[in-house]
Amino acid sequence: MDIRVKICGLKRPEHVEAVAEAGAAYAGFVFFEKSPRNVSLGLARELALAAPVGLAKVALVVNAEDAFLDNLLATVPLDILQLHGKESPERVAEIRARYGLPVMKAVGIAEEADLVQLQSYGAVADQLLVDAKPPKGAALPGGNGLSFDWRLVNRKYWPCPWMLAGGLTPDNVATAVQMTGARQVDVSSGVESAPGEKDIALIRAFVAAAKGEAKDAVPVLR
Ligand SMILES: O=C(O)c1ccccc1NCC(=O)[C@H](O)[C@H](O)COP(=O)(O)O
Repeated sequence: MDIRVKICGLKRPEHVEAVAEAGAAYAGFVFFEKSPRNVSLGLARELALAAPVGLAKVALVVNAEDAFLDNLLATVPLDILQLHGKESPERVAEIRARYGLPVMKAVGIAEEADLVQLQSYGAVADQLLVDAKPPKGAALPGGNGLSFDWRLVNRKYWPCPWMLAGGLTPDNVATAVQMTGARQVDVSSGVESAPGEKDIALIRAFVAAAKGEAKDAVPVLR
């Protein structure tokens, strides 16, 4: 089975190219000022224009208002909006209708009780990003390199396609796919040499491991 990979937090054209060459399906750009991965609208435009056809360009925003989104979408050619804040299901639906782009809603998971949100967001979003819940007081609402107990989402079904995220690395992604049945995975910290600094060798290793193409890959049982 082909696993679709998203590499998030790209800041350099050569990294966008490496993501496409490695066989990833999505490239993510972060618009959150406190993040070491934050990009300006101008840089994001350059990165998006450098992306080859077929690589979906995802904008990650946090509780963004219409004025920011209007400007973003007027400047950067994008394919998907990833909502990574406390947007309500109503706000998700509103953004989807206003901009006519597919919307992926991130939901933080730490325990079984958190799963219920996936039903309500799954009814209004095009995709769900099933991510680790950030620890209390964390500076970032995501991209913290922390995973959650993958057994919580083992073979679960929601009303729309979903992507597994949170603390994935080239070393653990094959196990995560096997344990959860995820068909899509997302990574940021796990392919960095330092916060916000992507590493091309790690990007290649991650995509190969996710797709079960790594040299020492363990066969995935389905
Ligand atoms: O990456 C950031 O800096 C960030 C800032 C604000 C909200 C979300 C952010 N990142 C989310 C992601 O990059 C991914 O979608 C996902 O959470 C995986 O992150 P990681 O655990 O670092 O692989």
